This record gives sequence, C-alpha cells and structure tokens, in this order.
Amino acid sequence: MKKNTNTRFLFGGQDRPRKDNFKGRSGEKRKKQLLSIKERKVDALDKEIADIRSRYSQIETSKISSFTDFPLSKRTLEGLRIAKFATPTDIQREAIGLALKGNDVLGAAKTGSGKTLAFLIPVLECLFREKWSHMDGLGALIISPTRELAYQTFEVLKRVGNRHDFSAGLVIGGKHLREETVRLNRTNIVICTPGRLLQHMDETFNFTADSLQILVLDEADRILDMGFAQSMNAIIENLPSERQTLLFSATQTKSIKDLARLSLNNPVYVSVHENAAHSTPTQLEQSYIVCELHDKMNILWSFVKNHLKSKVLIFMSSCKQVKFIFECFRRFRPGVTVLCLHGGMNQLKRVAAYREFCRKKHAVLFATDIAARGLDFPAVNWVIQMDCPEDANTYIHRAGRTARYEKGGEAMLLLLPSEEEAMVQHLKDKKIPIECIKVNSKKIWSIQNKLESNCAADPSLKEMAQRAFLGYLRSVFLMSDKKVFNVHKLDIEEYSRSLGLAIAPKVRFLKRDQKRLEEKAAKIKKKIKDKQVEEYESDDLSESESRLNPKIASGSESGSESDEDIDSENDSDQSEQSESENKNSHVTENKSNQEMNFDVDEDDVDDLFTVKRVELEDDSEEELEKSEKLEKPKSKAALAKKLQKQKITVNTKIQFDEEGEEIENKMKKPVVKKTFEDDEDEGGINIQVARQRMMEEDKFDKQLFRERIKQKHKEERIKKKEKMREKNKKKDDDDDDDQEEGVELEGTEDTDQLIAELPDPDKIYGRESGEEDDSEEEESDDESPRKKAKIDFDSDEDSESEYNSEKDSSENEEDSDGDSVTMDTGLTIEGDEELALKLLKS
Ligand SMILES: Nc1ncnc2c1ncn2[C@@H]1O[C@H](COP(=O)(O)OP(=O)(O)OP(=O)(O)O)[C@@H](O)[C@H]1O
Repeated sequence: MKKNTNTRFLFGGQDRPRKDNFKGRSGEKRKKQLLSIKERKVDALDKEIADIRSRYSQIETSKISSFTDFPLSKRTLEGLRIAKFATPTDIQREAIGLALKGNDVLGAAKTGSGKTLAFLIPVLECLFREKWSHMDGLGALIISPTRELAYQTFEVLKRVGNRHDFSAGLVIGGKHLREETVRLNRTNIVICTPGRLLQHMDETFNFTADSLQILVLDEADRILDMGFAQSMNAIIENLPSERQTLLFSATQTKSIKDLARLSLNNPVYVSVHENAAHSTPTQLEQSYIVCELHDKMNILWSFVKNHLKSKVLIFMSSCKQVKFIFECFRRFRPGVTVLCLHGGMNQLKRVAAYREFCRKKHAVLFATDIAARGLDFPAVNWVIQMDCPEDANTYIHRAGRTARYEKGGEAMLLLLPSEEEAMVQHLKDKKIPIECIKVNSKKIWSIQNKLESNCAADPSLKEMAQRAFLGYLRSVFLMSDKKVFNVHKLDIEEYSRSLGLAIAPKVRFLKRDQKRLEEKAAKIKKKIKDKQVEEYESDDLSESESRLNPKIASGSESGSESDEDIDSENDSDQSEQSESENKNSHVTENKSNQEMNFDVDEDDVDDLFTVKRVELEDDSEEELEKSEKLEKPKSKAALAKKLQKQKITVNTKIQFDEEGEEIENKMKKPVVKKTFEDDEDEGGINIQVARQRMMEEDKFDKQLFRERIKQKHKEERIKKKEKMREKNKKKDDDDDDDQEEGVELEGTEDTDQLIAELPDPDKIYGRESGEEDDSEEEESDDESPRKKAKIDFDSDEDSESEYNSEKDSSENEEDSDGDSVTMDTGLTIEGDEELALKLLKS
C-alpha cells in the first residue's frame, strides 16, 4: 500500500519542508491533476468519516475481539497493525468505544493494562473526524506528570499515528523553548508536562488553545493533586469549555472537587478491574521485609549481588539518596550495569538513562518517584522500594513498573519496624496482596567498611552521603501520614554510620521542629502551673473566708462546687495535656500543611483522593535550603555585641583532669586575676585590655620559663652525679658517702668540681636540641629565635598549641623525673635483676 499521508512530528525532528512542484505549464497541469485527486480523496474521506460515525452507535463491547471491530479510520488501523497491536485489552475495549462516541471518560485499570492506547486511539480518531490539519492549530492536548512519561507517550503516538497527517509535538521542560515556540502554533497534538505548557500559554505569542477538541490527563489523579494545582488551574482557565475530556490512571480519582475543576460533561466512569480481588496485576508477586534503617544499604547491596542476571528498578525517597547510592554502587562495581534517574539530572542524561534501561537486559536503575508512574520499561524482573512510599497509591504505581501486559514480575518493599503496622494496613485496605518475608541474615554482605573508607578518602563522596542522609530525613519529615512516618523514631546516628559517615550531620530542621515542640510544651506547662497557682490562691482565700464565715463553708453548694473544681481541674489538666498532644501533633501537621498545602475532600468517602506532597524531588528541599539561606548572616561584630549585651563570657577555656575535676591554670591565674579580674566579665571584647593582658602574661611566662629551665638543669646535674656515683661505687665502695653528700650540696664548689671531672655528656649521649635551646634561652635576650617562638607560644591565635606546648614541657619534665629515678645500667631487664640481686646479697 502506498504511503500517502504521514503524521508530522514537529518536535521529533521529522518536519520535512515541502517542495514547490507547480512551476511552469507542466506544473499547472500537475496541479490540476493533483487537485482532482485531492477532491476525490476528500470525497472518500468524507465518505469514510460518515461511515465511521454511523457505526458508533453499533459498538458493543462484548463483541469486540480485535481493533478492526471498532469503527476506526483506515489510518489508525494501519498504524495499529504496523505497531503490532491486534487485540484490545479490557480497558481499551471498554473505554475506546465510549470515547469514540464523544463521552468524557474516567478510565481506571491496573498498571500495565494498556491505558495509553485507550486514549491515543480516540485522540487520533477525534481529529480525523474533524479533518484536522496543521492549519487548524492545537486540536488535542495530552498532559503527563513527568517528562519521561510524556516522551514515552509521544513515542507510542509516533508508532500508532504514523499514517495520519497530523503534526505532533513534545512540550516538556529541559528543551529549547525557542524551537518549541516557533513550531507550537502549527502543532495539532501536544504532549506536555503542566509547567512547560503553562509557560507557553503565558509567553508564546499566538499560542492558543481556543480550538481544542480533546483534552487527556494521563495519571489524572497525580495531575489533579495539589502538586500541580496551581499550574493546572491556570491551564484549565485557558481551555475552551466545549471539549471532550479523558482521564486515565491506575488509581483514578473520584473526587467531585477535582472533577468539578475540569467541568466534565456527564463523565462515564470505566473501571475494568473494580470488582477484581486485587488492585495490582495478578501476575505480580509482592512481598515486604521489615528491617532497621541502618541495615538497608547492606540489604540492597546483597540483593543486587544476588540478582546480577536480572533487571531491577530501585525506588528511593529523594534525589540525594539516588545520587549517593548510585555513586557508591558505581564505584564498588557489583557486576551489573548501574544507572540512575532523578529530577536533579539534565534532560539529556535523563533520556539517556531511560533509553539505556529500556535497552539493557540486565541492569539496576536507582530512581526517585519520577519513574514511579506510567513508564513502560520492558521486562523488569524486580521492583525494590527501598524507602516506604508516601501512600498505597504510590506503592501501586511503583510496583507496577514490573509485571506489565501479561508478563510476570516481583516487587519487594522495605519497611522500618515503625512503619510496618500502619503501612501494611493501608496496603490491605487497597486490596494489595502482600506477604511478609524474612531476610536471611547469613546472606547479607556488609559494605559498611567499604563505605566508611571511601567516604573518609573522598570528601566529595562524604558530602554526597551527608546530603543523602539529610534528603532521606527531610522526605520522612515532610510526609503527611504521621501514622506511618515518624522522623523522631529514627536512629539517626546509626543511619549516618550506615552511609559511611563517622559523624552524623546536623539536622537543623529537626532541631527547629524539636525546639518548637518543646517551646509549645513549656508554654502549656506554664499555663497549667499558673492556673494551679490561681486556683490554689482562690482556695486559700475561700478557706480564710470560710474561717471568717463558717456558714458559707458548711453550705452544700460550695462543697459540690469544690468537688467539681477538683474534677474540672483534673479534666482541665487532662484536656490541657491532650490539647498539648493535639497541639504537638498539629504543629507537625501544620508544618506539613504549610509545606504541602494539602486539601482534603470531605465528599470523598472512598479515600481515593490522597494527600500528596508538593513536587516530589527538589522543591521541598530547595525551599528548606532557601529558608536557611534567607536567614541574615551575622557578622562577628554583631555577634560580639549580642554577647556583650547578654553579658556572656567568651574565650574562657576550662580544662578537666581524668576525674572530671577542673584544672586551675596555675601559670596564669595569679597575674591575670589580680590585674584583669574585672575585664573578664566583658568577654574579651576590649582589645586594649586584652593586649595589655597578653604582655603581662608574656612577661610572667618568660619568668616562669627561666625558672623551669634552671630547675631542669639542676635536675640534670643531679642525674649525672648519680650516674657518676654509681660508677664510682663499683670502683670504690668506700667513697660512697662523700659522693652522696656531693649530690645534695648542689651548686657548691665540690659539685662544680665534680661536674668538671665528668666526661662531656654531649660526647657520650649526643647533643640534645632541647638542651641547646634551653641554654640559648638562658643566655639570649629578646631578639633570639627562641623569643619569637615564645611570642607565638603565648599568642591567642592557637590556644591548642599553647595547651600542647605546656603538655609537652610537662611531659619532658616527667621524663626528666623519670630519668632521675631510673638507673640506666646498659643491661637487659634480666641483667638488671641479676645485678640487683647481687647488690642485695652483698
Ligand atoms: N492491545 C495491546 N496488545 C498488546 N500489547 C499492548 C496492548 N496495549 C498495550 N500493550 C502493551 O502493554 C504495555 C503497557 O501498556 P501501557 O503503558 O499503556 O499501560 P498502562 O495501563 O498505561 O500502565 P500504567 O498504569 O503503568 O501507566 C505496553 O508495553 C504496551 O505496548
């Protein structure tokens, strides 16, 4: 069959320029011929359309076993044939007929059941019936929640709509806006994400949706939830009310409030699996395991290592986690291709990762919830939900990335002990058959050491780990379902360690939240106390009154009143307490309300509309980061002023000994205390005084240092004398007493003579640098290098070095002390012992 028409995919790069073939006489002739052909074609087209329309009323769902049984255009049927779609699925059988008849349709069917074709076929047929051409502008609008899903739908449209003569365009973020702007006015079918579409509606000159025929919301419940509320309301305002609307999702909304926004016209609800026993595909095997947060990394690694011949999709709560875990796995090389997909990636990388995962037979893809809905990766064996999904609907969509269209697949969910009860209940309520399985701890491989060493060696990886840590905590903190998610129950320290971090990063938002809760609780406590005091005082008053007026006291009414008072007091206590609890929970809820703007539909008894967070990946985190950044930076001067006002003493260092007792700084205290006692209260802010004080301390230190050196020299001399005495003792036992006297009489002529008789110790032991310095210190004046070192030593810049120097010198002192006691015989320990025994015997 000759290919006579073609859908032009403007943004897919197939917008071919047409040649001018009608020049000259032969051109005129050809023009006439073509016109007559065209007229005949138009006639045939009109006839075909009329025929199709006439058959709409005869559509019987039960009799449809093939697409050819539908009254569809030849072009659509040809497209379906080429794409190898022959037999419609349940949802296609039910929904296509209704949509062809012009109804507004709410389509619901399990994941992977073919909803895409269920709306693409009516879109093509709708424009075909209207003989839509590129001159007519926008005729159909298909809105998807993510770029990947829009891209995927566009690809299916290209295959199925190949024989039609419509222009189609993909309008998603991350692409060149200018290029889209030029072509948008000539596009008949636009597949888009809400944000980018709204941008065009606001900014693109001449872009109008006035003639729109059909609107499709894929993943309608997500598109209509609060995350897209603002954009969608603005988009809907720009659409004509006279149009057909199709809504599809595996977890369809029935919320009247949502649907009212779309001004649907007698919508027909098509839910092919409503009466099914389960809401997930029958061929999907589902299980969950309960584990601690800090075990997740090891479990994940072990799972991947045990499934190298599988295609695995792993979901996490935040971009930061995906980034970090992907990077770790990439470095550790598990033996299978690892990929990642999250909102923080640029569009090219996103598409590349999507395509790569589609193409690969065995691979692991780490992803956020941007991959949770609609994506049709072929032959995924496993879906692992590493973090608990925000609700049962998200679970259904994530798990639905496997076991698609008659294929099998497995899904596993990791739950924390604190999440298990409530989440499993939610899943059961949604008719999700899920079983708890146990992890064989023997088969778990630990990557703890690897993570720790890698984080320690590479600061960039460590930073990624810190971000992942915060990303996860934030995501839990922002979850609206507080029955499932309780960030305060998480073992933060252990979790940070499991990511390879030695120290857990500060979690400011948690601290702020904790502080707010504590302040609230303190306020309530104070209120209760005040109330109790008031009541106590009034009791006192009434008691003294009753003493004055016994009649009042004995009155039965007052007695009952006081009983009531006690009750009411208890009640009020209780109510206050419960109020405080409520308020506490409100605080977190209010917080989440602020962050999430959630909206509850009171009419929705079926709980099909579930509260969602605003944009899943980046926004909440960015907002938090922004709010942190917005805080005015404080200068050191402002901080000092503040401290001065508050009379806080800074720059004081207290040292403690091993028993925890405060060590008094004997070196400085006497001088400093006398002269500058009053100044200490000023918190070290007065620079003049500080300088003066330093100079004083410097003088004092020098003095002290000299004394210490003298002392040291004295000890050394004693030591040498002792050694000498030992030697002499061996030679001549009779001289012992004299030598001992000589040691005691330090500094006398005898001693000096004795030292002079000694061999040069430098020749024997080698010259020690410390000795050299010491002697220089004693001899030299201010200009010596030693003096310079001394100034550094005393400067405030590095109190730690001061501490160390002091410590060193004290250690040296200890050494010298030790030396003075220990006799170096030059023998081994055994030799020493032998010598000691001999001496004792003698
Ligand atoms: N009639 C059909 N015959 C054969 N395969 C089909 C048919 N319809 C759809 N499929 C295939 O089934 C798979 C799932 O289809 P689709 O992506 O439309 O499911 P879905 O219901 O939209 O899933 P989700 O709820 O996850 O978005 C696709 O690979 C598609 O090619």
